[in-house]
Amino acid sequence: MTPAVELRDVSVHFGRTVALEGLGLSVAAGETLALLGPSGSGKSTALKAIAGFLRPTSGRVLLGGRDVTDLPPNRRGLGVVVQSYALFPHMKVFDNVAFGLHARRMPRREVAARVAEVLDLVGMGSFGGRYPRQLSGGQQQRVAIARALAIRPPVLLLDEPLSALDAALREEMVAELLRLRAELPGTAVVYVTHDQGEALALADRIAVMRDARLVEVGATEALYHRPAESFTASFLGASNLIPVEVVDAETVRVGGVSVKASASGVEGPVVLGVRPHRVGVREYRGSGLAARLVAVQWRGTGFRLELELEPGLESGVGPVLGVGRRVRADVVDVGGLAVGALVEVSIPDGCPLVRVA
Ligand SMILES: Nc1ncnc2c1ncn2[C@@H]1O[C@H](COP(=O)(O)OP(=O)(O)OP(=O)(O)O)[C@@H](O)[C@H]1O
Repeated sequence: MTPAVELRDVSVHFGRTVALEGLGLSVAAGETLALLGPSGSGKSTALKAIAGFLRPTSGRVLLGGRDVTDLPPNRRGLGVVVQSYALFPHMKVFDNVAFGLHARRMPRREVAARVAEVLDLVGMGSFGGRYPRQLSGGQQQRVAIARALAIRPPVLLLDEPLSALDAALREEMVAELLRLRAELPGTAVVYVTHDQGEALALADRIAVMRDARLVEVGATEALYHRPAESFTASFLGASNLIPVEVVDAETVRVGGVSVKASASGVEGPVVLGVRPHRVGVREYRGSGLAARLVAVQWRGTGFRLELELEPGLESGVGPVLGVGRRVRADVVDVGGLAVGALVEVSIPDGCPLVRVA
């Protein structure tokens, strides 16, 4: 099937700044793709290239199979929602939502029906007569989404739509967006975020970005459980990246202790990606993987332990950010262990081997 959105080898340069380099991606109708990455990784630039707010230095943008690289935003027929709600402050909610419909010369009666429909869709049906300033941040963002949806766009672009909201409201809005998603089965959604929780909850597929490039793209669960790249493992799920000696396709040794790893088939130097909650810690009893307890942090639901594996770890990889002897463990109970104690660390079988990059 023709993808709803396709980026072909898109690069965006601002003078000497490379904001996006050689991005190739496609999004199917009905699919939610999250662009996930740290600040400055090029996510918004990619979204702006799709929306037409900027023209790629090279590469092409296609919507529904049509090359739109040279079309202005208003001729691409997309729904766009950005970080700050950007509603027109002097217009009531109704008029804000109706704006794009009037611009398309839709008859008044149809406009009224359409505005009512999309305001209902975002749970704001009774707010048409208010001004934006009379709404909470979450409500304003709902109106912004309704405005984007009013033209029934085949593609909805959302750029950090929840970042201006507080944590509790963000969570509520994620649930809201999931409900909305189910109401729009044919719409392709591109969701820019630096929040892995939002990406995991909302996306069918996640594209991980770093330094203007695509690191890896995959189905959400697969990417979470079996990332191929160390950057994905640490960004999506905060994995420890532990140096290992590879014995065979499924066995590695960590400081002399054998562990079964999930075979990834990745080539080149690899490390073991281990989530903090999967690391076991107990008092050292003379064998196993030894580590020193460096710090203990209480986090309400449990404890975050900072550990340093004892020297003697074999590592085939040079100094790489995030790879090393420091290991974080999330445990429910510290079991009387104090900072400075020598402990035994256990790593469960089945953690992924990831490529170091
Ligand atoms: N108009 C511009 N002129 C010059 N440099 C720009 C411009 N827009 C973006 N950049 C640069 O391009 C890079 C990518 O920016 P972009 O906004 O796409 O990142 P991002 O991943 O969306 O980050 P954030 O999460 O902070 O919004 C950054 O280094 C940024 O400084």
